[in-house]
Amino acid sequence: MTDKLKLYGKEFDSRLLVGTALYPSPAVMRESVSASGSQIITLSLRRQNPEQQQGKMIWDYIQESGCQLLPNTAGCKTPKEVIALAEMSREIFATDWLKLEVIGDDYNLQPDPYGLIEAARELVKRGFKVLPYCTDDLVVCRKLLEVGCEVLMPWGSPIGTGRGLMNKYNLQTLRERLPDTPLIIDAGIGAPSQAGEAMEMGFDAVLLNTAIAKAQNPVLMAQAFKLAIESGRAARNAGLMLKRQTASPSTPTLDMPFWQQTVTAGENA
Ligand SMILES: CC(=O)[C@@H](O)[C@H](O)COP(=O)(O)O
Repeated sequence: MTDKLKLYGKEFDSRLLVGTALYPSPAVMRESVSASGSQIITLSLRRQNPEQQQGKMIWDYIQESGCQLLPNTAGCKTPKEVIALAEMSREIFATDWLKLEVIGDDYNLQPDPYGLIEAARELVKRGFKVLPYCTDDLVVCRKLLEVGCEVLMPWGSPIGTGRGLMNKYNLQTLRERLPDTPLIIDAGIGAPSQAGEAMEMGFDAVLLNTAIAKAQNPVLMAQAFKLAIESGRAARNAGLMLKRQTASPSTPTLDMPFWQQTVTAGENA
């Protein structure tokens, strides 16, 4: 069975998307991204300009790696700022893929739903392939689909908090109500187990940055996330058992001790 991640008509083997910020050095970033197996890498023109030293090293690596580049509009607060940055990013990074961020609150970096919809509508008209970083609000998500986004990236929890899946009810609702939309959990993932849980819940992929970049050993942590995401996806595909309220013996109790039992065909099916 092929189990590829499909986004905007492209297929990927890896379901882990990673950021390139906050690493102790470009060399560690490079090794970590490679260890993560990720094929989609996000970076911000505002913070990692290829014309500056560090930005150039990151840019060179991404070009060598053959990964899909996903420029982001981190730090933008209005649709106007977003559109200007998106156009510059498209020109410099030579891709029309865009991780759309419109931040509505400085304290929790929560996406501004109104700004997001307005910006997404305009960007789609201009030919961008928009992946919006959004809240887990079903109505906002539906509006983003209506204006032409083909992929959505609801937050797990606020960027950089490492709190994991903050509102599982909302996330589960999104998964159930938007079964055909690729949904990527973006931000707030602090541990591989949280990424695995997102995959078990049926999300298509996970995007993260801080948990790998700020680990004591980023390369090892990148490997751990890779394994957790693969494991969570395999578990989802295998079909998880339903939770029960009452206990149910996993070893059937028959009348006689097992060494005296003669099992007849079909009895323990
Ligand atoms: C790099 C990037 O795009 C972040 O804004 C993203 O949302 C990841 O968040 P964490 O750093 O919480 O993983």
